[in-house]
Amino acid sequence: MIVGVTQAAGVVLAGGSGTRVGREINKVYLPIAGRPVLAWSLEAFASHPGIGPVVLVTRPQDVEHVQEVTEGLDVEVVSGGSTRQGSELAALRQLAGRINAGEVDTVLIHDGARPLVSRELVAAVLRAARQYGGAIPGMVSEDLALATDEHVIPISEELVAVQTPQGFLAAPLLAAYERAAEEGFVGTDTASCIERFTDIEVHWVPGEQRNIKITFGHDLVVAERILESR
Ligand SMILES: Nc1ccn([C@@H]2O[C@H](COP(=O)(O)OP(=O)(O)OP(=O)(O)O)[C@@H](O)[C@H]2O)c(=O)n1
Ligand SMILES: C[C@](O)(CO)[C@H](O)COP(=O)(O)O
Repeated sequence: MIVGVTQAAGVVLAGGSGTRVGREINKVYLPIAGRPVLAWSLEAFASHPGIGPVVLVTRPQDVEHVQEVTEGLDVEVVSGGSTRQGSELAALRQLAGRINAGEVDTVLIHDGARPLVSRELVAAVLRAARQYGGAIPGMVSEDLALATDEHVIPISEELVAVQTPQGFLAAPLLAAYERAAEEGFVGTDTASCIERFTDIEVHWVPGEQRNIKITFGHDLVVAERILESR
């Protein structure tokens, strides 16, 4: 922490169980191109010139893997919650003192399961979050539609497939997450709490095709191919 300077903080989420990949260990510790998925995601933030403190959210049972991926990095490690939002709140509470002191002005929250995020996308989300109060990456997709239980409803508006990192001004983000905890509100991603508990109009910035999330086993193969083609 550089005393007297306001910085952005990075939160990298690895507190899930990776069930859908169906492997014996948490998906974020599986190797791609010789390194754990999480090592790639962490590096994007720990080495980024625009990011100060980095908080990694993990599961207690992953302690041995955590030591491997954080070796040599200046990363704060906290235990996550039973939901993604609970894990995000744990990280925000780790940063609360610095947020309330004005030392951390913006927080970017990233899925540890997205190992291919670029430094440029981190910088773009950081800029937009500071300019608008909140920003998330989105991939424009003409082939998305609204779906009810039985019907597909074509739409004229463009939909975007959201990605991470999702960035927000830190003080309203922390307040929104504490309100959500008090009221028992659980959203689908970080923007959910912001939309419900603040008047921030979240902007979107162009996402990246390469910024895939490791969700199923085949995503590991895709990510490896992308890394090999760089
Ligand atoms: N309680 C949780 C749940 C998810 N995550 C993190 O949020 C990111 C995106 O979530 P997802 O891809 O759904 O991961 P998992 O919940 O681990 O996957 P699954 O649903 O297949 O178990 C992941 O990096 C995951 O580690 C987290 O930190 N805490
Ligand atoms: C937050 C997220 O990564 C935005 O794309 C995504 O919603 C979380 O992953 P999940 O597979 O939907 O749980």
